[in-house]
Amino acid sequence: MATVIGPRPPSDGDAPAEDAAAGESPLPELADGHWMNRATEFAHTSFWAVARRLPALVREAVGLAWATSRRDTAASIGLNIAAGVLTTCGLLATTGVLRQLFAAGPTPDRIRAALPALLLAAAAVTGRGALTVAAGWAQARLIPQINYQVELRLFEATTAVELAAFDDAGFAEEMDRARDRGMAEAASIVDHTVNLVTGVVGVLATAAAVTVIQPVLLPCLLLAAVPEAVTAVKLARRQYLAILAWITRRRRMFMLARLMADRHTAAEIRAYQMRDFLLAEYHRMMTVETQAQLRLARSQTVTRAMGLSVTGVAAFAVYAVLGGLLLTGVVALAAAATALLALQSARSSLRTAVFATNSLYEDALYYQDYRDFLDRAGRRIPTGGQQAVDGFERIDLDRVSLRYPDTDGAAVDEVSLTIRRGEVVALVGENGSGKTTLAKLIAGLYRPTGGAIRWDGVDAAELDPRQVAAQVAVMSQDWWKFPFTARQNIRVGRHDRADGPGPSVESAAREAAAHDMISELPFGYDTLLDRQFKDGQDLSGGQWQRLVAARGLYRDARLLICDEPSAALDARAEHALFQHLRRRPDRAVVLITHRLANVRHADQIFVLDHGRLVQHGDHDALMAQAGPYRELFELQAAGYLAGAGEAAADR
Ligand SMILES: Nc1ncnc2c1ncn2[C@@H]1O[C@H](COP(=O)(O)OP(=O)(O)OP(=O)(O)O)[C@@H](O)[C@H]1O
Repeated sequence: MATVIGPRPPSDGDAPAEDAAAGESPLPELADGHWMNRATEFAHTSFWAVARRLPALVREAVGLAWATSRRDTAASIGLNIAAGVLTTCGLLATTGVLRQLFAAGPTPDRIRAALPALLLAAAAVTGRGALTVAAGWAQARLIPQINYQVELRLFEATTAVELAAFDDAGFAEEMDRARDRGMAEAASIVDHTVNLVTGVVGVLATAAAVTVIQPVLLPCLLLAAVPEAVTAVKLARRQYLAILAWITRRRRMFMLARLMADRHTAAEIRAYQMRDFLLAEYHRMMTVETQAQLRLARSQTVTRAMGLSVTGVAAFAVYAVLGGLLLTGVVALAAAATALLALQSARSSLRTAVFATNSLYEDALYYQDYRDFLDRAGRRIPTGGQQAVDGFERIDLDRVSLRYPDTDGAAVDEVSLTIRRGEVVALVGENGSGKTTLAKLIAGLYRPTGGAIRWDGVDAAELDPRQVAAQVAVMSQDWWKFPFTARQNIRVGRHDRADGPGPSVESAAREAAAHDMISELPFGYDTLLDRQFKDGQDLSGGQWQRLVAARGLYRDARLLICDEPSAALDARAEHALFQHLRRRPDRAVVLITHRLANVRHADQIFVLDHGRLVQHGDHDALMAQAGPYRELFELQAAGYLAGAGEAAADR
């Protein structure tokens, strides 16, 4: 018997399955995500509403394709239309062939008489095939070009918007929607539009041929087409709903899979023995989703069966009408036979057109998300001033405040201070007191919601934001492990610097005590720091922090902001780093740290509490007065002294 590893899954009678049977998802995590809004909207839109919007959608898609490649757009549409013309010619030639074959007389004579039309039909079919292949090629060429343009526009926008935009929940949500689906649908709407054109041209081509052969047959074509179209719409909806359910399940599955099969979570899951919990979560979710899938499969089958019956009845009616027309002599045998061929062709073209219409409408909704996001992002690209800036003598903060969106209080509340060139300035305070926020304001990453920041008397809002950014280096508290080589990780600090003034990669690494550690990596500075790639390596937290410090020093900026630059460093590395964060006449350093021993020598220390500046002075001045600084300093010092005392006692 196979061994069952792991916990017993909850029995089928457990709550989730019962709730699932009730038809409502009992699991909040399976509720539709924000990005499903469009999908739900589509599911409840009538086909006629979709058809009404079709011209605008086609215009949009053709405009997008045209802007990307005129040649390929013209080719995909033009060649399809030409193929349609050949379809008509082919059908007409086929009637000619059949007419000759069904005529009276000896068989060799009939075949000889049918030969010209036969050659014409063969040429039409061959030509049509060639045109369709060429149109497909042009269509396939359009897709990657559109994807590239659309992705480029998105990433140009996401990297240009102001940092504050990312704190805005609405913005982040729109960005996710635009990136997750909207972006991908741009190429789809062009694809579906070309398919729609192909389908419509096919239907029109057969309708034209039937009209020429015998106009009476046209209503027959319609009779066969309508039920086919209605069924195709219904089936497309069912298929769409099935995909919706699948997406929901995959979304949650993806999250769980990330937890259960990822190297970053593996240690924590084992340490907390979370395995049983996670597997039970998986079971709970899958029970609900499987029930939903089964319900959908049933309704899909019912729709398909009903659709096939209606289509069968319609086909039977068409054959009956055709038979009647033949018997009464209204339609010749050759025309009736061609009409049957035309019906087959019209059906498949119609199916293509209906499916393309459905898909085009749905995808256009998502594409609209992408367009909306680009508009929104465009409004959040910092305009800033034009004034040039190259270094500073002093930076003044005048009653500067910042309130994050959707929060009650100000994170920084009317702070006034001055930073002078050549100084080392420290920001001190308890967790959440506003130090990082204030540092980001000084760095120009956020614009104050109140007060003003002046560089040598000029309001920062009037300065060219790119030039301001070029003066600043930020060693951030929450740095990212960039998946580049060690060298690139340092060089991105100022990637566009030629071999001009400023430290080399290696000297920056030495200053940050990172050189030896990098040299010991398998490929030294050229070691890729991402384990997900071949020969990639990972570093310890402290080693990464040394690299981050090297990047900041490599940037060689006039204003260096260090937010907890040594939190993960060992004592030796910390000591080495602070040797290089000392006073230098050509720059100012803003230092944030909870290790107050490191701020003792700062020229100015600013103490924050709940976003407000509560104390200001140098170490000696602040130690001379009762207040949070002395309190925090003495707390830390007491810890060290107690340790030293105990150690002495032990000796
Ligand atoms: N992006 C954000 N959106 C909303 N609120 C934020 C955001 N970032 C910080 N806050 C809030 O602003 C306040 C100040 O946070 P900040 O990170 O500036 O504090 P800090 O003094 O640097 O804290 P720590 O010592 O823990 O690093 C906190 O209440 C925090 O919750």
